[in-house]
Amino acid sequence: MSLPNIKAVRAFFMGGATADKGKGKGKGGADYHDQGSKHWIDDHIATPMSKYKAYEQSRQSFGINVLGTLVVEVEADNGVKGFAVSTGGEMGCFIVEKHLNRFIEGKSVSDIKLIHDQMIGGTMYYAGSGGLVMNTISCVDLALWDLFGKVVGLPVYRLLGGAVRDELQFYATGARPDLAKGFGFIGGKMPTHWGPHDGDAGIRKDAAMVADMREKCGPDFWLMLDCWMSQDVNYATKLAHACAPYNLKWIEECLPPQQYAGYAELKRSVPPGMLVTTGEHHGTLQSFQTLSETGVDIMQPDVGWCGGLTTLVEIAAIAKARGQLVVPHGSSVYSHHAVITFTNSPFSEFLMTSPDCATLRPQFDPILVGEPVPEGGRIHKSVLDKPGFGVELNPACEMKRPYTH
Ligand SMILES: C[C@H](O)[C@H](O)CC(=O)C(=O)O
Ligand SMILES: [Mg+2]
Repeated sequence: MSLPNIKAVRAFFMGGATADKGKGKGKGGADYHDQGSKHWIDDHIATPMSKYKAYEQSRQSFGINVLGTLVVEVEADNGVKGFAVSTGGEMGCFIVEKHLNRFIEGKSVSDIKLIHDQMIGGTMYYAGSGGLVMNTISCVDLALWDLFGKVVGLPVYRLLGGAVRDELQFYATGARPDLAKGFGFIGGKMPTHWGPHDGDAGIRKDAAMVADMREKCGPDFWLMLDCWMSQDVNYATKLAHACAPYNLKWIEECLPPQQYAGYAELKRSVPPGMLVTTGEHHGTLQSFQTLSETGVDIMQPDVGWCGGLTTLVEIAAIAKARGQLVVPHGSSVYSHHAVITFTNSPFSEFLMTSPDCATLRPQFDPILVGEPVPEGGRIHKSVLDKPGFGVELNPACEMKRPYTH
């Protein structure tokens, strides 16, 4: 069967620090930390920077939203276009237009694995094991899957081998698990607000937040804590034990990504039955192999950051071989199409981007048209039955193309 070749790749950005001299704040999109003021996602959340008073209250103060949204568009020579979004902004545009383009243009729309391998190999001397370059490669990889699906008229999940369940069920990440319960989610994951520099008082305050939510949500609703790399093993262990009476289901990303030995130690130290999870800031297959060996219970790659869908499928296989779960960091449709095909992903994350968690707003709002939100905490596979990832770029979003080739 003859398939078209890829005629062009183009990269655009929206928001981030270089847009409108820094007025990109609050644009939303794939850089979902780029929200307006008075948003739960920027309200005194514990981070590796919280120990500095100046950066304690707001993650935007240290630049969590400087990158902005990267949009990669690939066009086949029959005129069909695919695209994807991730976090990477203007710097990602340079990498796509000035480096990765050579691996993409002229190849068949079905050459995804070849292009992926060449992008990984060709950037190995400066990519590291996660971060901007890997976000950019992921975005190209997702755009290629979208294009392939749109050319052959099939949803990506069918290209991956088809669904293993009829619907996805979600937990919600946000400040209000009690509201999430009302929306039909199976659990709620809250950010921690305090860290090691706050000492035992910090542990008491975050444990009190869990206790309060347990009271509001009843005994069976899942409650989890997301620590966003802000802790050390001793603090995380003490917090885990302080939250055990409130049946905390898991404690997430307590340590910086590279602290593999720390994760192994933490896994041995948490109360029996409490899960240890992490992975959203890891990139490359090798990182996940090492992470898997620490024995964490759930690996949480972000498909827009870990190396793309091509890498995520490989990570899921590593996890499956050890009997580990893989529950991707919320990345909307890009995650849905993968998760519905994985036997070791029994549930998914929905990241709340409404400022007060009182309404359901699509995670990447406003950049995608047709981005689904869970209904009753679920998305049926039929919702995904559109070519590619089933979404289009929102023409109302102002995007810039800073480089060409
Ligand atoms: C809430 C967390 O700090 C972060 O913004 C999102 C995240 O890590 C997650 O959804 O997981
Ligand atoms: Mg997280």
